[in-house]
Amino acid sequence: MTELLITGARLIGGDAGDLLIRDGVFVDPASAGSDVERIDADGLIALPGLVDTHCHLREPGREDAETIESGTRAAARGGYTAVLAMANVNPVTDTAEAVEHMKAVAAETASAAVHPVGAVTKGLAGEELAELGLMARAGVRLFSDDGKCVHDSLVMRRALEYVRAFDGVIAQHAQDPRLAGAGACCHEGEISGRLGLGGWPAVAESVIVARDVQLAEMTGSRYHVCHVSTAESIDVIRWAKARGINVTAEVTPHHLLLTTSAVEGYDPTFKVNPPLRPDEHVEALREALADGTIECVGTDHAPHAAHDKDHAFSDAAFGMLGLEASLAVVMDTMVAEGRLDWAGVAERMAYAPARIAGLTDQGRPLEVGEPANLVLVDPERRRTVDRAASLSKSRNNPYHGRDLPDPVRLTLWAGRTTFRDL
Ligand SMILES: NC(=O)N[C@@H](CC(=O)O)C(=O)O
Ligand SMILES: [Zn+2]
Ligand SMILES: [Zn+2]
Repeated sequence: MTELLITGARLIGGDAGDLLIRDGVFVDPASAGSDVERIDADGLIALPGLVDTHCHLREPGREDAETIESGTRAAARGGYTAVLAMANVNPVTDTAEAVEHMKAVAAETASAAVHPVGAVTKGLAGEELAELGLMARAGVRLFSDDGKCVHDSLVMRRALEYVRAFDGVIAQHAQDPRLAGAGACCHEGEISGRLGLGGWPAVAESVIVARDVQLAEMTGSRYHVCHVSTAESIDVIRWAKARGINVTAEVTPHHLLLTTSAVEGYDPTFKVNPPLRPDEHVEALREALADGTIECVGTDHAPHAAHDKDHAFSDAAFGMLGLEASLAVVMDTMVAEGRLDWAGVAERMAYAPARIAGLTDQGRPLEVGEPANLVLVDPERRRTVDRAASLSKSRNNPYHGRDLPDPVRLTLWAGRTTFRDL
Protein backbone atom coordinates (compact mmCIF):
# COMPACT_ATOMS: atom_id res chain seq x y z
CA MET A 1 0.00 0.00 0.00
CA THR A 2 1.49 3.35 -1.00
CA GLU A 3 0.95 6.24 1.33
CA LEU A 4 1.88 9.88 0.95
CA LEU A 5 2.27 12.18 3.92
CA ILE A 6 2.35 15.91 3.21
CA THR A 7 3.59 17.78 6.23
CA GLY A 8 3.36 21.39 7.27
CA ALA A 9 1.19 22.73 4.44
CA ARG A 10 -0.88 25.80 5.22
CA LEU A 11 -4.52 24.78 5.01
CA ILE A 12 -7.42 27.04 4.18
CA GLY A 13 -8.51 28.55 7.43
CA GLY A 14 -4.95 29.44 8.34
CA ASP A 15 -3.27 26.66 10.32
CA ALA A 16 -0.55 24.36 9.06
CA GLY A 17 -1.36 20.69 9.12
CA ASP A 18 -0.55 17.26 7.76
CA LEU A 19 -2.37 15.42 5.00
CA LEU A 20 -2.15 11.66 4.57
CA ILE A 21 -3.23 10.05 1.33
CA ARG A 22 -3.93 6.35 0.97
CA ASP A 23 -5.63 4.67 -1.98
CA GLY A 24 -6.51 8.01 -3.51
CA VAL A 25 -8.33 9.46 -0.50
CA PHE A 26 -7.41 11.59 2.49
CA VAL A 27 -7.16 9.52 5.67
CA ASP A 28 -6.29 10.33 9.27
CA PRO A 29 -2.62 11.52 9.36
CA ALA A 30 -2.14 9.74 12.69
CA SER A 31 -2.61 6.41 10.91
CA ALA A 32 0.54 6.73 8.76
CA GLY A 33 2.49 3.51 8.35
CA SER A 34 6.27 3.18 8.58
CA ASP A 35 7.05 3.09 4.84
CA VAL A 36 5.13 6.27 4.09
CA GLU A 37 6.54 8.70 1.50
CA ARG A 38 6.94 12.18 2.98
CA ILE A 39 6.71 15.56 1.32
CA ASP A 40 7.78 18.59 3.31
CA ALA A 41 5.29 21.33 2.39
CA ASP A 42 6.53 23.94 4.82
CA GLY A 43 5.69 27.37 3.39
CA LEU A 44 3.31 25.96 0.80
CA ILE A 45 -0.47 26.34 0.68
CA ALA A 46 -2.72 23.33 0.10
CA LEU A 47 -5.71 24.04 -2.12
CA PRO A 48 -8.30 21.67 -3.54
CA GLY A 49 -7.40 20.60 -7.08
CA LEU A 50 -8.59 23.31 -9.47
CA VAL A 51 -11.56 22.73 -11.76
CA ASP A 52 -11.84 24.44 -15.14
CA THR A 53 -15.34 25.09 -16.45
CA HIS A 54 -14.07 25.83 -19.94
CA CYS A 55 -11.23 24.57 -22.08
CA HIS A 56 -10.56 23.32 -25.58
CA LEU A 57 -8.58 20.09 -25.87
CA ARG A 58 -8.90 19.78 -29.70
CA GLU A 59 -9.20 15.98 -29.66
CA PRO A 60 -10.74 14.54 -31.74
CA GLY A 61 -9.94 16.46 -34.88
CA ARG A 62 -7.05 18.82 -34.27
CA GLU A 63 -4.47 16.70 -32.52
CA ASP A 64 -1.77 18.83 -34.12
CA ALA A 65 -2.84 21.71 -31.84
CA GLU A 66 -3.61 19.75 -28.64
CA THR A 67 -4.62 16.32 -27.44
CA ILE A 68 -6.42 15.17 -24.35
CA GLU A 69 -3.04 13.96 -23.15
CA SER A 70 -1.11 17.20 -23.74
CA GLY A 71 -3.96 19.47 -22.67
CA THR A 72 -4.49 17.70 -19.38
CA ARG A 73 -0.74 17.64 -18.73
CA ALA A 74 -0.87 21.42 -19.12
CA ALA A 75 -3.89 21.42 -16.82
CA ALA A 76 -2.02 19.47 -14.14
CA ARG A 77 0.92 21.86 -14.52
CA GLY A 78 -1.55 24.64 -13.76
CA GLY A 79 -2.92 22.89 -10.66
CA TYR A 80 -6.09 21.54 -12.28
CA THR A 81 -7.52 18.11 -11.50
CA ALA A 82 -10.67 18.39 -13.62
CA VAL A 83 -11.58 20.17 -16.84
CA LEU A 84 -14.72 20.64 -18.86
CA ALA A 85 -13.78 20.01 -22.49
CA MET A 86 -15.74 22.08 -24.96
CA ALA A 87 -17.72 20.47 -27.76
CA ASN A 88 -16.24 22.33 -30.74
CA VAL A 89 -14.07 19.41 -31.76
CA ASN A 90 -14.35 17.38 -34.95
CA PRO A 91 -16.67 15.53 -34.96
CA VAL A 92 -18.62 17.83 -32.65
CA THR A 93 -19.56 16.37 -29.26
CA ASP A 94 -23.27 16.33 -30.03
CA THR A 95 -24.09 12.66 -29.39
CA ALA A 96 -23.75 10.22 -26.50
CA GLU A 97 -21.27 8.23 -28.64
CA ALA A 98 -19.03 11.25 -29.03
CA VAL A 99 -19.18 11.80 -25.27
CA GLU A 100 -18.25 8.17 -24.62
CA HIS A 101 -15.43 8.35 -27.14
CA MET A 102 -13.89 11.38 -25.45
CA LYS A 103 -14.17 9.70 -22.07
CA ALA A 104 -12.55 6.53 -23.40
CA VAL A 105 -9.57 8.44 -24.79
CA ALA A 106 -9.31 10.34 -21.51
CA ALA A 107 -9.36 7.11 -19.52
CA GLU A 108 -6.22 6.03 -21.40
CA THR A 109 -4.30 9.29 -21.65
CA ALA A 110 -5.51 12.04 -19.34
CA SER A 111 -3.72 13.59 -16.36
CA ALA A 112 -6.93 15.15 -15.04
CA ALA A 113 -10.61 14.26 -15.04
CA VAL A 114 -12.08 15.19 -18.42
CA HIS A 115 -15.77 16.00 -18.51
CA PRO A 116 -17.05 16.39 -22.05
CA VAL A 117 -19.33 19.36 -22.62
CA GLY A 118 -22.26 18.47 -24.85
CA ALA A 119 -23.20 20.65 -27.81
CA VAL A 120 -26.54 22.45 -27.51
CA THR A 121 -27.29 22.13 -31.22
CA LYS A 122 -26.36 19.54 -33.82
CA GLY A 123 -23.02 20.38 -35.37
CA LEU A 124 -23.04 23.67 -33.44
CA ALA A 125 -25.21 24.92 -36.28
CA GLY A 126 -27.63 26.73 -33.97
CA GLU A 127 -30.75 25.17 -35.46
CA GLU A 128 -31.69 21.72 -34.19
CA LEU A 129 -31.18 20.62 -30.60
CA ALA A 130 -28.47 17.98 -30.17
CA GLU A 131 -29.15 14.72 -28.26
CA LEU A 132 -29.28 16.51 -24.91
CA GLY A 133 -31.15 13.74 -23.09
CA LEU A 134 -28.91 10.94 -24.33
CA MET A 135 -25.80 12.94 -23.53
CA ALA A 136 -27.21 13.64 -20.06
CA ARG A 137 -27.61 9.90 -19.60
CA ALA A 138 -23.93 9.59 -20.50
CA GLY A 139 -23.16 11.94 -17.62
CA VAL A 140 -23.13 15.36 -19.29
CA ARG A 141 -24.53 18.25 -17.25
CA LEU A 142 -23.02 21.23 -19.01
CA PHE A 143 -24.04 22.01 -22.58
CA SER A 144 -22.56 24.67 -24.82
CA ASP A 145 -22.13 25.62 -28.46
CA ASP A 146 -19.04 27.55 -27.37
CA GLY A 147 -17.20 29.07 -30.28
CA LYS A 148 -20.68 29.89 -31.57
CA CYS A 149 -23.51 31.73 -29.87
CA VAL A 150 -26.90 30.07 -29.54
CA HIS A 151 -28.44 33.13 -31.16
CA ASP A 152 -31.93 31.87 -32.03
CA SER A 153 -34.16 32.81 -29.09
CA LEU A 154 -36.52 29.90 -29.60
CA VAL A 155 -33.70 27.37 -29.76
CA MET A 156 -32.32 28.85 -26.54
CA ARG A 157 -35.72 28.62 -24.87
CA ARG A 158 -36.09 24.97 -25.89
CA ALA A 159 -32.58 24.08 -24.76
CA LEU A 160 -33.14 25.67 -21.35
CA GLU A 161 -36.47 23.88 -20.98
CA TYR A 162 -34.96 20.56 -21.98
CA VAL A 163 -32.05 20.50 -19.53
CA ARG A 164 -34.15 21.47 -16.51
CA ALA A 165 -35.36 17.89 -16.04
CA PHE A 166 -31.85 16.66 -15.24
CA ASP A 167 -30.47 19.85 -13.65
CA GLY A 168 -28.36 20.59 -16.70
CA VAL A 169 -26.95 23.99 -17.48
CA ILE A 170 -26.65 25.86 -20.76
CA ALA A 171 -23.33 27.70 -21.04
CA GLN A 172 -23.55 30.50 -23.55
CA HIS A 173 -20.87 32.05 -25.73
CA ALA A 174 -22.64 35.42 -25.73
CA GLN A 175 -21.97 37.13 -29.04
CA ASP A 176 -24.69 38.62 -31.17
CA PRO A 177 -23.67 37.39 -34.62
CA ARG A 178 -24.99 40.52 -36.32
CA LEU A 179 -23.50 43.12 -33.97
CA ALA A 180 -20.20 41.22 -33.86
CA GLY A 181 -20.15 39.28 -37.12
CA ALA A 182 -17.50 38.21 -39.56
CA GLY A 183 -14.52 40.52 -39.35
CA ALA A 184 -15.14 41.59 -35.74
CA CYS A 185 -11.84 40.86 -34.03
CA CYS A 186 -11.01 43.77 -31.73
CA HIS A 187 -12.97 45.59 -29.02
CA GLU A 188 -14.81 48.39 -30.82
CA GLY A 189 -13.35 51.68 -29.71
CA GLU A 190 -10.48 54.06 -30.24
CA ILE A 191 -7.89 51.31 -30.75
CA SER A 192 -9.88 49.29 -33.30
CA GLY A 193 -10.47 52.51 -35.24
CA ARG A 194 -6.82 53.52 -35.20
CA LEU A 195 -5.57 50.02 -36.14
CA GLY A 196 -8.24 49.50 -38.78
CA LEU A 197 -9.48 46.25 -37.20
CA GLY A 198 -13.11 45.10 -37.31
CA GLY A 199 -14.92 46.29 -34.18
CA TRP A 200 -16.59 43.87 -31.70
CA PRO A 201 -18.75 46.17 -29.56
CA ALA A 202 -19.23 45.43 -25.88
CA VAL A 203 -23.00 45.53 -26.37
CA ALA A 204 -22.87 42.47 -28.67
CA GLU A 205 -22.20 40.42 -25.54
CA SER A 206 -24.58 42.03 -23.06
CA VAL A 207 -27.64 42.01 -25.33
CA ILE A 208 -27.41 38.21 -25.54
CA VAL A 209 -26.88 37.88 -21.78
CA ALA A 210 -29.91 40.14 -21.18
CA ARG A 211 -32.12 38.04 -23.43
CA ASP A 212 -30.88 34.76 -22.01
CA VAL A 213 -31.36 35.62 -18.33
CA GLN A 214 -34.97 36.47 -19.12
CA LEU A 215 -35.38 33.10 -20.83
CA ALA A 216 -33.75 31.46 -17.82
CA GLU A 217 -36.26 33.23 -15.58
CA MET A 218 -39.17 32.12 -17.72
CA THR A 219 -38.02 28.50 -17.88
CA GLY A 220 -36.61 28.29 -14.35
CA SER A 221 -33.49 26.69 -15.78
CA ARG A 222 -29.79 27.08 -15.05
CA TYR A 223 -27.86 29.41 -17.32
CA HIS A 224 -24.10 30.04 -17.32
CA VAL A 225 -22.27 32.83 -19.13
CA CYS A 226 -18.95 31.81 -20.65
CA HIS A 227 -15.98 34.21 -20.62
CA VAL A 228 -17.78 37.37 -19.45
CA SER A 229 -15.80 40.33 -20.76
CA THR A 230 -17.82 43.52 -20.29
CA ALA A 231 -19.06 45.76 -17.51
CA GLU A 232 -22.54 45.83 -19.09
CA SER A 233 -22.81 42.01 -18.94
CA ILE A 234 -21.93 42.21 -15.25
CA ASP A 235 -24.68 44.77 -14.69
CA VAL A 236 -27.18 42.43 -16.34
CA ILE A 237 -25.96 39.45 -14.28
CA ARG A 238 -26.27 41.49 -11.07
CA TRP A 239 -29.81 42.44 -12.03
CA ALA A 240 -30.67 38.82 -12.80
CA LYS A 241 -29.25 37.53 -9.53
CA ALA A 242 -31.18 40.15 -7.58
CA ARG A 243 -34.34 38.75 -9.18
CA GLY A 244 -33.41 35.23 -8.16
CA ILE A 245 -32.65 34.03 -11.68
CA ASN A 246 -30.45 30.93 -11.82
CA VAL A 247 -27.44 32.46 -13.57
CA THR A 248 -23.73 31.83 -13.03
CA ALA A 249 -20.73 33.27 -14.84
CA GLU A 250 -17.05 32.74 -15.47
CA VAL A 251 -14.18 35.06 -16.33
CA THR A 252 -10.96 34.06 -18.08
CA PRO A 253 -7.49 34.82 -16.75
CA HIS A 254 -6.68 36.83 -19.87
CA HIS A 255 -9.68 39.11 -19.46
CA LEU A 256 -8.58 39.72 -15.85
CA LEU A 257 -5.08 40.78 -16.85
CA LEU A 258 -4.79 41.96 -20.44
CA THR A 259 -6.36 44.97 -22.14
CA THR A 260 -7.12 46.01 -25.70
CA SER A 261 -3.76 47.75 -25.95
CA ALA A 262 -2.11 44.29 -26.20
CA VAL A 263 -3.24 44.12 -29.84
CA GLU A 264 -1.48 47.33 -30.86
CA GLY A 265 1.46 45.38 -32.27
CA TYR A 266 -0.98 43.33 -34.41
CA ASP A 267 0.33 40.17 -32.73
CA PRO A 268 -2.33 37.49 -33.40
CA THR A 269 -1.45 35.81 -30.11
CA PHE A 270 -3.71 38.44 -28.57
CA LYS A 271 -6.62 37.76 -30.88
CA VAL A 272 -9.30 36.12 -28.81
CA ASN A 273 -13.03 35.81 -28.60
CA PRO A 274 -14.49 37.79 -26.87
CA PRO A 275 -11.76 40.37 -27.45
CA LEU A 276 -9.53 41.92 -24.82
CA ARG A 277 -11.30 44.97 -23.37
CA PRO A 278 -10.22 48.38 -22.06
CA ASP A 279 -9.25 49.05 -18.43
CA GLU A 280 -12.71 49.94 -17.16
CA HIS A 281 -14.05 46.52 -18.17
CA VAL A 282 -11.05 44.75 -16.64
CA GLU A 283 -11.65 46.62 -13.40
CA ALA A 284 -15.34 45.65 -13.46
CA LEU A 285 -14.42 41.99 -14.03
CA ARG A 286 -12.03 41.96 -11.07
CA GLU A 287 -14.67 43.57 -8.85
CA ALA A 288 -17.31 41.09 -9.99
CA LEU A 289 -15.04 38.09 -9.36
CA ALA A 290 -14.25 39.48 -5.90
CA ASP A 291 -17.87 40.04 -4.90
CA GLY A 292 -19.12 36.76 -6.42
CA THR A 293 -21.24 38.22 -9.21
CA ILE A 294 -18.88 36.15 -11.33
CA GLU A 295 -18.46 32.97 -9.32
CA CYS A 296 -15.64 31.26 -11.13
CA VAL A 297 -12.61 31.38 -13.37
CA GLY A 298 -12.77 29.43 -16.64
CA THR A 299 -9.55 29.38 -18.63
CA ASP A 300 -10.96 29.17 -22.16
CA HIS A 301 -7.62 27.50 -22.93
CA ALA A 302 -7.73 27.63 -26.73
CA PRO A 303 -4.60 26.13 -28.32
CA HIS A 304 -3.97 26.78 -31.99
CA ALA A 305 -1.30 25.41 -34.32
CA ALA A 306 1.19 27.95 -35.66
CA HIS A 307 -0.23 27.70 -39.17
CA ASP A 308 -3.61 28.87 -37.88
CA LYS A 309 -2.17 31.75 -35.85
CA ASP A 310 0.69 33.01 -38.03
CA HIS A 311 -1.41 35.24 -40.25
CA ALA A 312 -2.38 38.87 -40.49
CA PHE A 313 -4.36 39.75 -37.36
CA SER A 314 -7.71 39.75 -39.13
CA ASP A 315 -7.12 36.29 -40.65
CA ALA A 316 -5.67 34.48 -37.63
CA ALA A 317 -7.63 32.05 -35.44
CA PHE A 318 -9.23 33.32 -32.22
CA GLY A 319 -7.94 31.99 -28.92
CA MET A 320 -5.04 31.80 -26.45
CA LEU A 321 -3.58 29.34 -23.94
CA GLY A 322 -4.70 29.53 -20.34
CA LEU A 323 -4.43 26.34 -18.29
CA GLU A 324 -0.84 26.69 -17.12
CA ALA A 325 -0.95 30.35 -16.11
CA SER A 326 -4.48 30.71 -14.80
CA LEU A 327 -3.68 30.47 -11.08
CA ALA A 328 -0.67 32.74 -11.55
CA VAL A 329 -2.81 35.40 -13.17
CA VAL A 330 -5.45 35.16 -10.43
CA MET A 331 -2.68 35.56 -7.85
CA ASP A 332 -1.34 38.74 -9.44
CA THR A 333 -4.70 40.31 -10.32
CA MET A 334 -6.77 39.24 -7.30
CA VAL A 335 -4.72 37.88 -4.37
CA ALA A 336 -1.85 40.39 -4.51
CA GLU A 337 -4.42 43.15 -4.83
CA GLY A 338 -6.23 41.99 -1.70
CA ARG A 339 -9.43 41.21 -3.61
CA LEU A 340 -9.39 37.45 -2.87
CA ASP A 341 -7.80 35.47 -0.06
CA TRP A 342 -6.83 31.81 -0.47
CA ALA A 343 -10.24 30.62 0.62
CA GLY A 344 -11.62 32.86 -2.11
CA VAL A 345 -9.26 31.30 -4.66
CA ALA A 346 -10.45 27.81 -3.64
CA GLU A 347 -14.05 28.96 -3.99
CA ARG A 348 -13.61 30.63 -7.40
CA MET A 349 -11.28 28.03 -8.95
CA ALA A 350 -12.42 24.72 -7.40
CA TYR A 351 -15.63 24.72 -5.37
CA ALA A 352 -17.78 26.94 -7.58
CA PRO A 353 -16.66 25.42 -10.91
CA ALA A 354 -17.41 21.91 -9.60
CA ARG A 355 -20.85 22.99 -8.36
CA ILE A 356 -21.71 24.69 -11.64
CA ALA A 357 -20.62 21.65 -13.66
CA GLY A 358 -22.40 19.25 -11.30
CA LEU A 359 -19.23 17.37 -10.30
CA THR A 360 -19.50 15.58 -6.97
CA ASP A 361 -15.98 14.18 -6.55
CA GLN A 362 -14.13 17.42 -7.32
CA GLY A 363 -14.06 20.81 -5.66
CA ARG A 364 -14.23 19.16 -2.24
CA PRO A 365 -12.53 20.23 0.99
CA LEU A 366 -9.25 18.53 1.96
CA GLU A 367 -10.90 16.38 4.59
CA VAL A 368 -10.64 12.77 5.68
CA GLY A 369 -12.73 10.56 3.40
CA GLU A 370 -12.60 12.95 0.44
CA PRO A 371 -10.81 12.10 -2.84
CA ALA A 372 -7.23 13.40 -2.79
CA ASN A 373 -7.48 16.17 -5.38
CA LEU A 374 -4.92 18.69 -4.29
CA VAL A 375 -2.54 21.39 -5.43
CA LEU A 376 0.40 22.62 -3.38
CA VAL A 377 0.95 26.30 -4.04
CA ASP A 378 4.14 28.27 -3.54
CA PRO A 379 2.99 31.84 -2.91
CA GLU A 380 6.43 33.38 -3.48
CA ARG A 381 8.07 31.76 -6.50
CA ARG A 382 7.98 33.68 -9.79
CA ARG A 383 9.27 33.11 -13.31
CA THR A 384 9.50 34.74 -16.69
CA VAL A 385 7.04 32.84 -18.86
CA ASP A 386 8.64 31.06 -21.80
CA ARG A 387 6.20 29.74 -24.36
CA ALA A 388 8.69 27.05 -25.41
CA ALA A 389 8.42 25.53 -21.92
CA SER A 390 4.68 24.93 -22.17
CA LEU A 391 3.28 21.42 -21.86
CA SER A 392 0.60 22.38 -24.38
CA LYS A 393 1.28 21.37 -27.98
CA SER A 394 0.57 24.95 -29.04
CA ARG A 395 2.55 28.13 -28.54
CA ASN A 396 -0.13 30.86 -28.58
CA ASN A 397 0.80 31.91 -25.06
CA PRO A 398 -0.19 35.51 -24.31
CA TYR A 399 2.06 35.62 -21.22
CA HIS A 400 5.31 34.87 -23.05
CA GLY A 401 8.10 37.05 -21.67
CA ARG A 402 5.99 38.27 -18.75
CA ASP A 403 7.00 38.00 -15.10
CA LEU A 404 4.31 35.94 -13.33
CA PRO A 405 3.99 33.79 -10.22
CA ASP A 406 5.09 30.16 -10.69
CA PRO A 407 3.03 28.65 -7.88
CA VAL A 408 2.31 25.01 -8.65
CA ARG A 409 4.66 22.59 -6.87
CA LEU A 410 2.54 19.44 -6.75
CA THR A 411 -0.77 18.35 -8.24
CA LEU A 412 -2.52 15.19 -7.09
CA TRP A 413 -5.51 13.82 -8.94
CA ALA A 414 -7.32 11.19 -6.88
CA GLY A 415 -4.04 10.57 -5.09
CA ARG A 416 -2.02 10.21 -8.27
CA THR A 417 0.85 12.64 -8.87
CA THR A 418 0.08 14.44 -12.13
CA PHE A 419 2.61 17.25 -11.72
CA ARG A 420 5.53 17.58 -9.37
CA ASP A 421 8.18 20.26 -8.99
CA LEU A 422 9.58 19.84 -5.48
N1 LIG B 1 -12.00 31.80 -27.26
C1 LIG B 1 -11.56 31.75 -28.48
O1 LIG B 1 -11.09 32.77 -28.99
N2 LIG B 1 -11.60 30.62 -29.21
C2 LIG B 1 -12.19 29.38 -28.84
C3 LIG B 1 -13.67 29.38 -29.01
C4 LIG B 1 -14.41 30.19 -27.96
O2 LIG B 1 -14.18 30.04 -26.75
O3 LIG B 1 -15.28 30.98 -28.31
C5 LIG B 1 -11.58 28.28 -29.68
O4 LIG B 1 -12.13 27.18 -29.76
O5 LIG B 1 -10.50 28.51 -30.25
ZN1 LIG C 1 -16.47 31.15 -26.51
ZN1 LIG D 1 -14.06 28.61 -25.47
